[in-house]
Amino acid sequence: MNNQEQKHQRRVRYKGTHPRAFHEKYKELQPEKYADAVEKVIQKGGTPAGMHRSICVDEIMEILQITPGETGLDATLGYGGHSLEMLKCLDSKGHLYALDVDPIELPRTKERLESLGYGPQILTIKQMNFSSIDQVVLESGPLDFILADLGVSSMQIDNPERGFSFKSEGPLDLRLNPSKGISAAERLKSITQEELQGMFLENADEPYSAEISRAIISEIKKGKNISTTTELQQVIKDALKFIPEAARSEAVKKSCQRCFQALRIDVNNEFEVLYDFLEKLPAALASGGRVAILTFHSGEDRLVKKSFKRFLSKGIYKEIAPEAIRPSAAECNSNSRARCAKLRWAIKS
Ligand SMILES: C[S@@+](CC[C@H](N)C(=O)[O-])C[C@H]1O[C@@H](n2cnc3c(N)ncnc32)[C@H](O)[C@@H]1O
Repeated sequence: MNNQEQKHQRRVRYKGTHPRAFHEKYKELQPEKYADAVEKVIQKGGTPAGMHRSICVDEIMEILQITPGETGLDATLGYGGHSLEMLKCLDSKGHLYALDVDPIELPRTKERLESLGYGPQILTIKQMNFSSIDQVVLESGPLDFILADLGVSSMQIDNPERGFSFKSEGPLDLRLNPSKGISAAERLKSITQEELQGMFLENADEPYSAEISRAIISEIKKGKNISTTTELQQVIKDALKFIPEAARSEAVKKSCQRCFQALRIDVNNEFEVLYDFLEKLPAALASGGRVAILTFHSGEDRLVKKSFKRFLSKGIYKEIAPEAIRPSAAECNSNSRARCAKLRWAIKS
């Protein structure tokens, strides 16, 4: 027996038959290998894990009227579904810039688009906040078309490690860029009850903002940790115990959705960056340039509507959407995440 053979061989740890982590759990996370599993999830009206189904694609392409040779911006790259449609319209002529703040999903999308043949000759991807659109224009020149599809992608929501959903256990983070700013758990430790109540009301119209904020601050004062998604969900559940049992579970679910949304808006400064973006849009657009913005809650839609109207009245935009466009009933049926979407557009004079 030689030395090599005598060495003790460590046994490979038994992993069990059941996948444990999110990335091991879903066949859809390897779409190339399991195309049939992906198709099955879509057929059932769901979104395959690790993917994002782009919303209002036809409506957006109709508004943007992209022609070969133009220069445009996808301000919220995500999974790259809208970008891909834009690149097809460019037909290898012109240029698309695409931004996202997410350092985790961005490289994956970049690689996917590159593997489809969309490299730096036609597509420039930057990890950047769209509130800095003026910096992009310094490089790109005036833009013929711009899209912003606000909020979060399905990949972000579905990944428990990001903490966007109370449906699975994970750290209460909620940052689009986890290396910037503070997590939602940290935010809760330093906020007053009045401020938290205001946040729930302003960012998500939460009807039980007083009860929930009181319960959260009381737990924190007692030295209890609210550092995971399910810990926050439990506090909300306890705060709403006064609701009659028949209606309670639905009410808790809705309040959880709203409170998580409110916290996400807060830790990512979503209203502030959207306001900056809207203010900088006219200077970023070429004359006759088109912009489309897809929003997912009333606070965002109000900001977009007000900004478009204001610049229309000043003659800076020559035309804006008379009212918000909603996804078709067919799209809402096949993709539940489309249900609260509203689309608005404007054309620069
Ligand atoms: C709804 S998803 C976009 C999906 C994309 N349109 C598609 O078809 O795959 C929104 C994306 O915008 C990004 N995002 C949100 N706020 C941003 C901001 N202020 N600047 C840049 N990216 C942002 C999020 O990280 C997320 O990836």
